Amino acid sequence: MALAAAAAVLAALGGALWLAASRFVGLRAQRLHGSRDPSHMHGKTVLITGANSGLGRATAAELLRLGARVIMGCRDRARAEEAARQLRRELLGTGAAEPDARGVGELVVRELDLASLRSVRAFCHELLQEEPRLDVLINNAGIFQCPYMKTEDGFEMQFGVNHLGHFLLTNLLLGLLKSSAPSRIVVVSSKLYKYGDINFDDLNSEQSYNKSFCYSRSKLANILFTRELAHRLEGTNVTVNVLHPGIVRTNLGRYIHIPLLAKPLFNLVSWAFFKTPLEGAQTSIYLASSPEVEGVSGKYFGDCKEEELLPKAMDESVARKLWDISEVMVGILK
Ligand SMILES: NC(=O)C1=CN([C@@H]2O[C@H](COP(=O)(O)OP(=O)(O)OC[C@H]3O[C@@H](n4cnc5c(N)ncnc54)[C@H](OP(=O)(O)O)[C@@H]3O)[C@@H](O)[C@H]2O)C=CC1
Ligand SMILES: CC1=C(/C=C/C(C)=C/C=C/C(C)=C/C=O)C(C)(C)CCC1
Repeated sequence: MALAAAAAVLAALGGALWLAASRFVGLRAQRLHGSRDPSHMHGKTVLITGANSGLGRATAAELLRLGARVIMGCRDRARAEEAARQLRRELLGTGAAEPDARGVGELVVRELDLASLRSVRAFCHELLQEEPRLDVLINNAGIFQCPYMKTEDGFEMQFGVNHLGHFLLTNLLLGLLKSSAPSRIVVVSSKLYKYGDINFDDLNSEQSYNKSFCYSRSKLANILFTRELAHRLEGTNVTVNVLHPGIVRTNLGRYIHIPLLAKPLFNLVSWAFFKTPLEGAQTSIYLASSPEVEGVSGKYFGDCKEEELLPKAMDESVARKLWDISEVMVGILK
């Protein structure tokens, strides 16, 4: 028994070391899609939710490098300002807020708590007053397998933040996206959608709560939302696509409990096996900026390529019903 455990640990360590070594000698296939044209996104305004951490932060850095005006929609102003300072320092070598002569764009921090419909409405109200255009909306923020919690409005947290908060946000910004067309909406989902179902009888998980199921359900909702919205946006020149980023080393696993002694091993394994945030952000960056996907809408992507969906993610009647119920839940329709 002890021998088997030791062998398993050694195998994991060996695998991790092999992968780590392969990173250095470039054996691992990495297809980074950042445009070489440094002013490719110049003049474009991009809103990224959850841009202070992980994939959102890496996406912001790259679009900023390509010249975009990047609005970071974040729930914690202090964390967001700190991330913005670091990004400016990395890209400009200075903490200054203004764009510079090298064509790097501009970063703006705005408060947005997707667990509060009041906050989403206030954020949109301000944005619509102050921003003349919005070229790209990236629904990126997310929460993963938290204990049972409710949003300010009484929704189960993962469904509330990952789906409903973004649902209201997108709906309130559609007018501006349409008037800025051609424009794009990018939705960050997950392959784990496969393990979810839209159980309309208990969307608040009051009868039972399973944190993995609720995460998967929220990510399935992201895909159904994208497909229904793509239908509704036909002929507007606003596209919407959804993606899974792969498994990425970010703060998303904050609610996963790892015993203190096992942490170094998990860190090593995640360092060797998981994508870096920049690798994981490639499909978001691609969908937000590549001319290759101009006019493409309602599709699901991974590693910058279109992928097939399970039938449950393509069920049009479930997508329509989810849309109608979400409208009522967020108070767009009474
Ligand atoms: N990492 C991975 O392996 C995978 C990630 N994804 C998806 O990628 C997306 C980005 O996650 P990732 O970068 O990994 O994780 P991080 O935890 O690093 O980033 C998540 C971001 O979402 C923000 N956020 C959480 N709750 C709220 C809220 N109520 N209002 C506003 N912002 C909020 C966080 O803010 P704060 O820092 O203040 O907590 C943070 O900025 C998520 O949608 C996730 O589901 C999908 C598949 C795999
Ligand atoms: C980085 C890291 C962790 C893992 C985070 C994980 C595993 C996140 C996975 C998210 C997925 C797969 C989401 C899919 O939608 C640990 C183990 C907590 C601790 C060591 C550092």
